[in-house]
Order: sequence, then C-alpha cells, then structure tokens
Amino acid sequence: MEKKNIHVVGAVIVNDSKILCAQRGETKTLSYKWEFPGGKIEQGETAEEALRREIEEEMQCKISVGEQVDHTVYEYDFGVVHLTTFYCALIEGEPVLTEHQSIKWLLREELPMLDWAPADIPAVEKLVND
Ligand SMILES: Nc1nc2c([nH]c(=O)n2[C@H]2C[C@H](O)[C@@H](COP(=O)(O)OP(=O)(O)OP(=O)(O)O)O2)c(=O)[nH]1
Repeated sequence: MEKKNIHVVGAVIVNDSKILCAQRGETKTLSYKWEFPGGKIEQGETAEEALRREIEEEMQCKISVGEQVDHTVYEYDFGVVHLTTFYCALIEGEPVLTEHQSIKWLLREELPMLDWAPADIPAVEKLVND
C-alpha cells in the first residue's frame, strides 16, 4: 500500500528576534515533539490561506505570511508529510496556548535544544544558519 501524502504548512512566527515553537500534546501523533504551529492544507486552499486559518484556530491570533523558509518531505509510519514553512509576523493579538502542550519563544540559535518533529529538522537548520 502506498502511504498517504499529507500536505502541511508551518508558521515560523518571528517577534522581537524570537521564533514561536509549539510542543505537540500527549494524545497526538508525534507526541511531545516540537513543531511550527500550522496544519494540513484543505481542499481549495492556498498554503498561505491554510496557514492563516490554522493560526487563527489554534493560536487565536492573526498573522501575515511572508517568504517560504523551507520545503521538506518526510516519510513517517502514518504517511508522507510534505511540510512547507513560511516566515510569518503577528498582525493582531498574541499566540495563546490552546491545543498544544506548551509554547516557547526562542532565539534562532536556541532552536536545536528542542526535540523537533523529524520533518522540521531541515527547516530548523536553515533558520539557525541564516
Ligand atoms: N503543524 C505542523 N505539523 C507538523 C510539523 N511537522 C510535522 O511533521 N508535522 C506533522 C504532524 C501531523 O502529522 C501533520 C500535521 O497535521 P495536523 O497539525 O492537522 O496534526 P494533528 O495532530 O491535529 O492531526 P493528526 O496527525 O493527529 O491527525 O504534520 C510542523 O512543523 N507543524
């Protein structure tokens, strides 16, 4: 059986030189791994639209979506995640902890301290070296 392709967008929200990192909950796939907030692109949405929707839903704030950071494809046991990350900025409100286990604002050089979802590691490396 072919694995399902899952198209996911992640927001690299930069504020005051720090980047928002979010930890997945215990009951989720990839439990306790860190990720960039976001989620699956729905039918008929652009990547940017999906990202703005997901951040409003899960972080209760509004963002603008800028340049792409990275695009990675990672094969997990549950499917193949195609992850595209974008630089984002807050335009209204502040991120609120809702679905995640925890959230943290870190400087670029601090990002490697966290236990990232494997699909995110190339993006994290790019951010550290940029
Ligand atoms: N939002 C987000 N998801 C990521 C990242 N890296 C990564 O491997 N993923 C995976 C986790 C999920 O399998 C999928 C995103 O789907 P989702 O955000 O709707 O995840 P979910 O836990 O609510 O849904 P599910 O997989 O439990 O059904 O992509 C990332 O940086 N951000």
